[in-house]
Amino acid sequence: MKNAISPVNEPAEISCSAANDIVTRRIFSPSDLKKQFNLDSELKFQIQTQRNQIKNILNGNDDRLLIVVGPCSIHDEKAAIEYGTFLADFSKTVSDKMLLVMRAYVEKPRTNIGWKGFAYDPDRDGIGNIEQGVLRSRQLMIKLAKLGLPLSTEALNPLVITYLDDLISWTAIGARTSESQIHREMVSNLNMPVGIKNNTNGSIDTAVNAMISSKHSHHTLGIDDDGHIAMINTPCNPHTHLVLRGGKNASGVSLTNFDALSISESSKSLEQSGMNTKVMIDCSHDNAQKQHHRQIEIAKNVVTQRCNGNMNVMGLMLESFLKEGNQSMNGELIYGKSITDPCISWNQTKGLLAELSQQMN
Ligand SMILES: O=C[C@H](O)[C@H](O)COP(=O)(O)O
Ligand SMILES: C=C(OP(=O)(O)O)C(=O)O
Repeated sequence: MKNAISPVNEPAEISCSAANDIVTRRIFSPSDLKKQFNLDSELKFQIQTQRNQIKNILNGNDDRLLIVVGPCSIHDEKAAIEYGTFLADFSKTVSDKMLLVMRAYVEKPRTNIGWKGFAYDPDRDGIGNIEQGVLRSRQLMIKLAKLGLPLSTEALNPLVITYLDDLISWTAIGARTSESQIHREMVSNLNMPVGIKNNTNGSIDTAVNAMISSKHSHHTLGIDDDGHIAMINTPCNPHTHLVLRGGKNASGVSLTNFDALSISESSKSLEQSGMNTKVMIDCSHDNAQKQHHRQIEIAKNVVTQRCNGNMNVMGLMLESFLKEGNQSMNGELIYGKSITDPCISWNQTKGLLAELSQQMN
């Protein structure tokens, strides 16, 4: 029997024999790519400043709301730049109340199989040209960062992030990888704030354990900037926080965790573990049960909780693109529409953020 795969993400069939034909091919090292597409001192300063602003939100020295907003996945550079231009302009109008960080996600973790993102398959032709994928991801992220935007991504493959880390202000560890020791070691080595999601079953334990682990130094094996396998002593990362994204129970039913009780129980559990009690609410994923418009009511609900005094709510995540909804990646694509999870439109996003900012007055 065939596995049930979402029609939106139906991948091109790859037979095992075709996969076996794939050969190993060396590509450029992180330092080669970083030298070719380097950051000037102004951009480096901007990104350092943005990381510090997020750290200040996490430690309570900045009471703005951190909002990670943007497409579920990047698939089209032009649309990503158009979205980023709108977001960068709009962000100035709400900057006293919120810090907007653009989702520039080039890696997608899949439930079983599907398109794994721009870094893996930039032309969506199934060839898997990761060399072009990381190169074009870096070029795109430089353009987006030059708009003045802080950027975020999900760090999935520990090697991919080594080509992009200097461009990112906030990283996510997703629901499917928060239990992985390799990802915890990677977070311990990242010099930026990291949000760690509760797992797909809705439990926060794996994420809290990931925060504890990442706050420690680790000995691990990785690559150095020149791409050589190296022993690494990670410095430790104290700038992590929990992201509540809902989950599914044993029967596959979505459970939400953006309500006041779930948030206060999560903060209590974080406090008992000696971790930061501030949490971000992911208004999408299982909290929205794949109904993108639900993100709007969830965001309003969560900001109301914060306005009523719950300062443990420190941020929101929204999946948003130029156009509402999502589409199958097979066939001719509608410009500006997600090919992974459904998103709210830019107009809906702009309206929502303006309303939330008013609400926070
Ligand atoms: O954020 C995106 C998706 O929820 C995640 O990549 C899993 O997608 P899938 O269940 O369609 O594979
Ligand atoms: C894959 C994502 O989320 P999650 O890990 O919560 O499924 C995402 O935010 O793109």
